[in-house]
Amino acid sequence: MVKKINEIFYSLQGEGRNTGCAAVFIRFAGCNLQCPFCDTDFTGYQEMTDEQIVARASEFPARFAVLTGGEPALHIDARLIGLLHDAGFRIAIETNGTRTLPDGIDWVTVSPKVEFVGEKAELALKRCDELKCVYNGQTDVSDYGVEASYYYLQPCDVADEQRNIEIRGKCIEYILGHPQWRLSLQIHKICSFK
Ligand SMILES: C[S@@+](CC[C@H](N)C(=O)[O-])C[C@H]1O[C@@H](n2cnc3c(N)ncnc32)[C@H](O)[C@@H]1O
Ligand SMILES: Nc1nc2[nH]cc(C(=O)O)c2c(=O)[nH]1
Ligand code: SF4
Ligand SMILES: [Mg+2]
Repeated sequence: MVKKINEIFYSLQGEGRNTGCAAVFIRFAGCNLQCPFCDTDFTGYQEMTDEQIVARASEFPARFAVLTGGEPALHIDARLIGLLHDAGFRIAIETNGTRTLPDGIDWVTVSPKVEFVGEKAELALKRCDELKCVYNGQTDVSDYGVEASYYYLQPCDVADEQRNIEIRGKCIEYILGHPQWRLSLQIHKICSFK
């Protein structure tokens, strides 16, 4: 089945536990949510077959793929996961957690959006490798009862440097008081790479 691909690019994972790992990012178009702070334009797309996606991803040196979007869970299926594995990829996904996933994904990052957009963001996933919550200065943070190996807070980028510094500071304070959480900075923004 053809898939709507916004972009495929090669960079370092800038967020979460795999920060710093070279990765091929496969960004799917479209999302079921409209988060007010979303930092991504995922609207444009070209249609690609699974084989075309894997061939393009394989042009880069790393065999680590990050499925993202938009919301990749709206698009992916067992066939694409199988073909990426056959080509030697370890597969990670960035998802808002509202949809179930095909089996076999090697690293699942869930970033819940319930407190930002309400019940349409209710979680279908209750277990993952890392839970990565966007932190906007809120006084309390929920883990939504999700079981994860790692719990990250990622300061919300509000595209205003002064406000971003304030939010980052509050996030650090929060983690100092709630040490089950770790800090995820978006290093691609700090270091100005994609
Ligand atoms: C663009 S989303 C795409 C994947 C999926 N739709 C999701 O929300 O997890 C990728 C990651 O960026 C995070 N994100 C989006 N906008 C952000 C912002 N303004 N500041 C910090 N993180 C942000 C999301 O929470 C998610 O962890
Ligand atoms: N370098 C880099 N790392 C990322 N990790 C997750 C991203 C995303 O947009 O999902 C992202 C991104 O856009 N760039
Ligand atoms: S769920 Fe993800 S891609 Fe969709 S609007 Fe929210 S942050 Fe953006
Ligand atoms: Mg991004």
